Amino acid sequence: KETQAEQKLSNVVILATGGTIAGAGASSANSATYQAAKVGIEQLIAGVPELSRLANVRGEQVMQIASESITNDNLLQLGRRVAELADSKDVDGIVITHGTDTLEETAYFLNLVEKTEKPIIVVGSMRPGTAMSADGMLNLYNAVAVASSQEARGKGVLVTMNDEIQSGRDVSKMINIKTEAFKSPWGPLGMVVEGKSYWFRLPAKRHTMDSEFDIKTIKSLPDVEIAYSYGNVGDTAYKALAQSGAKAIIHAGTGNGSVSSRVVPSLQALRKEGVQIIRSSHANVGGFVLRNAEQPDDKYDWVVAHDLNPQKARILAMVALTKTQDSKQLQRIFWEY
Ligand SMILES: NC(=O)CC[C@H](N)C(=O)O
Repeated sequence: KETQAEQKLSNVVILATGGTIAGAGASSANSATYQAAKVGIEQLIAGVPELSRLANVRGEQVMQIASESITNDNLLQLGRRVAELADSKDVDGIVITHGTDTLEETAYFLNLVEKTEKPIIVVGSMRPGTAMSADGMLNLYNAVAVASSQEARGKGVLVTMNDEIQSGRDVSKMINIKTEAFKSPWGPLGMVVEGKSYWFRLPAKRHTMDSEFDIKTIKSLPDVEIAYSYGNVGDTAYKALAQSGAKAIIHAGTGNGSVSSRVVPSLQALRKEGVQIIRSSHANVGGFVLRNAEQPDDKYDWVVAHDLNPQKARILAMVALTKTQDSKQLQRIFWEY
């Protein structure tokens, strides 16, 4: 009987990369002071025995780092392993444990390049497992629950934090000290409660199976950098980034991706030299940059990132530039993904 029950369970692989969900502090009162990326995947799985009731779970330690240190090479390595597992007949779903600082970037990257309908869930925690009211156990339990469900298929890469199911495209870390840290300006897709998913909406943007990008054909990612805007900003950072070889610069602009009059001439010049200029917004709850509104993008041949925050715009620009150097194509891609 037990064997029959086991056979009915989905097979879920947990790829561990580090972060606070694998963190450890000196005492249970240390919710914010601790070391990330300390606990191995076997110990994480052993810490949530209830996982075995949801799925046949096995783990792989892909890396063990704090996510602020993730490189483009790390992204490619992770993306390739996810694709291999997704191609495997005996894998039904994939969970990635990840530091929360750049979790939204990795989730969006995978959402763009993984050609699969199988659920891919990225999950982290805001408190280490050693802390009182640690959130990692439940977040991981929820991630495995969603990864093993039929309903999560074909919905793109998802993030399960704080009982919510978020689209990996939309979600962003909004605060670094609450368990309610991950929000999307457009709301969560659903909830996961006691291991059951409740869905309310679907992603509208192209992803995974419907994406024109494929991790299997991406050899390397081009250099795309971000320059932050604020009162009294000058053009030093933009020029230095271009000088160091950036193929595109994400302008992390104020408001509607606005550009200071002190910076406009330099960005015009850089575009003429071949650097792509992509206007995004660092507005706190989410920007909404419109073409030709704050700046004449048609005239300057610039691109707008629309609702993508600067760090997500960097991910899409890198992926897009592996296929096209044409600014009109880039703009199409920024509207569609
Ligand atoms: N809550 C966290 O995961 C933050 C820990 C660390 N800075 C990281 O992103 O990996």
